[in-house]
Amino acid sequence: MVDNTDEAQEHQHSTEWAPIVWTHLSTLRQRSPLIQCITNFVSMDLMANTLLSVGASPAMIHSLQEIPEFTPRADALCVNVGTLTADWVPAMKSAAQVAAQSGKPWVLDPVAAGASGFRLKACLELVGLRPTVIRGNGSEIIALSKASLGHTKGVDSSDESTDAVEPARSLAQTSGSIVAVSGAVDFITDGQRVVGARNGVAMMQKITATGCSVTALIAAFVAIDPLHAFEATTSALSIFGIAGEIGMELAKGPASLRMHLIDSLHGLDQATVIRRVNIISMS
Ligand SMILES: Nc1ncnc2c1ncn2[C@@H]1O[C@H](COP(=O)(O)OP(=O)(O)O)[C@@H](O)[C@H]1O
Ligand SMILES: Cc1ncsc1CCOP(=O)(O)O
Ligand SMILES: [Mg+2]
Repeated sequence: MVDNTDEAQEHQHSTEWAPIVWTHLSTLRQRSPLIQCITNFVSMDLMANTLLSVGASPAMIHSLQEIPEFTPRADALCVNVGTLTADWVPAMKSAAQVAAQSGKPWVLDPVAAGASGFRLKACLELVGLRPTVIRGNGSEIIALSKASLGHTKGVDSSDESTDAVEPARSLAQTSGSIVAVSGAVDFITDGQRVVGARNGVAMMQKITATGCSVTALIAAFVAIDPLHAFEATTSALSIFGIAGEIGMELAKGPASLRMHLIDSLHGLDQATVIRRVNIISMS
């Protein structure tokens, strides 16, 4: 007899996704892609360590003068506007253009997109340069999708990720990018399909730059499978969430979770990944 309960269907989705997620992680470890990160001052350390622990090679290189030589050598680019000033915007745009011309994927993190007109305008201009993936929290994706300044708590979200699913789908359709919304459930959409990655723990929000770091992780996953950016993005979010779950089993609070999260990312094995992947199809 066929079991058509919601639970059985969810189990089936996760069973289908688990080998995809593991293949992405193991390929990344083999290839060790070079990821150029133009990112905010708060996130540089955790982002670089996240990339190293998963097997990628980070380079926080952001000067306009180096982009023509360096960006074509990177396997992917991560652009994050967290501590934006006007003098950083030309380097971000130039790197995005050079990456695209070199056939390399690039990923945008629109930190606090709705916090000011200056920031929103810069983010919308970057969206116009066709990122491969945009990853933000609920409030950031809603601000970008509606191109409007909203109620804001700065870099933290005041919206649930579930409230940003339709704005994410709409943003994916207008931008041509894969859009990912992080939160209690991470949603990933290409404008048609929507999946929910349900790994992770709430304490991850209490460590600054976990959002920035998972965006860089997405860049690393997309670097090794640029033709399947939807699957690569979903895999990255699931892996980061699984590392958070395992880290939380050992942590006493945010500071020790930060350490155990990185250790867990480094130590993830196939059996653990296959057992823990929790991804459902929403569309
Ligand atoms: N309530 C939650 N439960 C589980 N995981 C969460 C929760 N909130 C955030 N996360 C995870 O924390 C990481 C950072 O997400 P988030 O806090 O939304 O980003 P940002 O720092 O950009 O606001 C993501 O991997 C996300 O899945
Ligand atoms: C606190 C802060 N302020 C400007 S950027 C930044 C880091 C935000 O990191 P995340 O969005 O990953 O929590
Ligand atoms: Mg955060």
